[in-house]
Amino acid sequence: TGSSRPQRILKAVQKNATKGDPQSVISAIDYYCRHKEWAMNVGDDKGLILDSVLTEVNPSMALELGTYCGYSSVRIARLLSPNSKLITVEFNPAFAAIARQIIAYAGLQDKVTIVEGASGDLIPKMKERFGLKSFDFVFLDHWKDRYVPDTKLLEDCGLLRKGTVLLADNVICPGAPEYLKYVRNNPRYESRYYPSVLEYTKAEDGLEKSVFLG
Ligand SMILES: CNc1ncnc2c1ncn2[C@@H]1O[C@H](/C=C/CNC(=O)c2cc(-c3ccc(F)cc3)cc(O)c2O)[C@H](F)[C@H]1O
Ligand SMILES: [Mg+2]
Repeated sequence: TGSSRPQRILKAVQKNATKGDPQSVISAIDYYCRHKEWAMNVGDDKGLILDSVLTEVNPSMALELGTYCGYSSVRIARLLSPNSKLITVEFNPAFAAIARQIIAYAGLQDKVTIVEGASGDLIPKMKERFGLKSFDFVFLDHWKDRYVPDTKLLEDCGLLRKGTVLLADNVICPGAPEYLKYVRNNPRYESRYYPSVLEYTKAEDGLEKSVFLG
């Protein structure tokens, strides 16, 4: 049987990027997915917005829902301060295995913990498992119809604090209409839309940044 798309992305990283150089890993994936075969990474256009929001927040504890190949894990982890950590959740073991190798190739394995499993099962166990009080930053990029239930679960599990920043990918394409309704009509969130394009295309997409007000 042939290789999978994530396996081909890993091969492109090993061929074209420099070990221990996160930017070269990001550029290798962006080049491959723009010129060879499309993949659902947040990509370079929206990635610049992710970078700027992340730099502004400078989180000690970051959470990502939906690792896929680890592209946004590398984008996030490369900008974290020393001793800051990213926990990324992925329930497909094949994807998690590829992501682990891409994150290690970038030299970021000490800053990123990949947790295999479903967000709905793992979120309630985060406090006890990682001894953390709350997250400073959450990147939502998993199944779009799970953004609302998982945001409510993070609230209910006391994993959000006054000022926690949620950043959601794909709020236009494929779209997360229920999520936009939830955060935009909710007095507990201050939301702002960042217009951009769907990764590696000219189609409209964007990121929604929502600050939890406590
Ligand atoms: C539900 N709980 C989960 N827990 C742990 N891992 C999970 C969970 N749910 C999914 N995963 C994991 O998170 C990933 C899922 C990402 C889904 N992303 C997309 O569908 C997505 C789609 C497009 C897209 C746009 C236009 C078009 F024509 C075709 C596609 C663009 C994007 O940027 C996306 O992010 C992974 F695959 C899955 O195992
Ligand atoms: Mg996405």
